[in-house]
Amino acid sequence: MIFLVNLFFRQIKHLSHKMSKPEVVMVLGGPGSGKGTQCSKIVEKFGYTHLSAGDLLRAERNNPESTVGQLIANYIKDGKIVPVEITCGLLDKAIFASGSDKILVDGFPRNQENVDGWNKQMGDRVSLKFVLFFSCPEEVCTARIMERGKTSGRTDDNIKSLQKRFITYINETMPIVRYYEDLGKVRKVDADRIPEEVFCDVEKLFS
Ligand SMILES: Nc1ncnc2c1ncn2[C@@H]1O[C@H](COP(=O)(O)OP(=O)(O)OP(=O)(O)O)[C@@H](O)[C@H]1O
Ligand SMILES: Nc1ccn([C@@H]2O[C@H](COP(=O)(O)O)[C@@H](O)[C@H]2O)c(=O)n1
Ligand SMILES: [Mg+2]
Repeated sequence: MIFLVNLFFRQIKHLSHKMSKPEVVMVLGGPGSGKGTQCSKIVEKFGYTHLSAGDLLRAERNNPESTVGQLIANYIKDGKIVPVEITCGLLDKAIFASGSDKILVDGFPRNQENVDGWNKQMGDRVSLKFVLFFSCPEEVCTARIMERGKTSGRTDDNIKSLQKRFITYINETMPIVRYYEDLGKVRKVDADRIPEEVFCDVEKLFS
């Protein structure tokens, strides 16, 4: 009898674990603030799955079968925010294909349309843990991106696209950071330090 009761509760625990929503940490910050770099460290230390909206868009752009490849290419080069149906669709697919219950969503949401689209499509299906925000001066970010541009091959790692990306960041993304701040969801980290020092603060938020 005791064995059966134990088995019953173990099955319930197993099922509720399977049915629980993936926990999402959104990662925001200016171009070159170190989102990708810190996400890799979080993956290594805390076993999260890292999904970068920019990476997913670049992969879709590079897919010759894609019907939105050219549109994405134009938006990226101009530092503009791709329509949310595309980005949220890619994230939705990647989150649930990963089978992971701990997800880093890097570089999303970047504007109000992203927030609205996400809340509509994903709001009930994932749980938002917090928004990790990397604060870094524009001059520092610019120097990092110009250095990365020597080898990255990214079509937007050049001074012309970068200036446009910063305008988008200030005008469209910063209001989103403030929106999550008002909800008490933002965890701000000073990213103008060497990566190891930045991670010292980051890991405290996950421990
Ligand atoms: N704390 C740091 N100090 C110095 N260089 C850094 C630091 N963090 C990252 N970098 C370097 O700066 C560049 C940009 O970093 P990373 O790709 O992580 O930024 P990002 O925020 O993801 O940028 P983007 O928004 O363009 O994708 C990389 O070349 C990376 O090696
Ligand atoms: N939510 C998003 C995220 C990114 N983009 C586009 O991709 C570019 C590169 O993003 P990174 O995070 O890799 O720097 C970005 O400048 C946008 O053009 C987007 O549209 N929506
Ligand atoms: Mg990145």
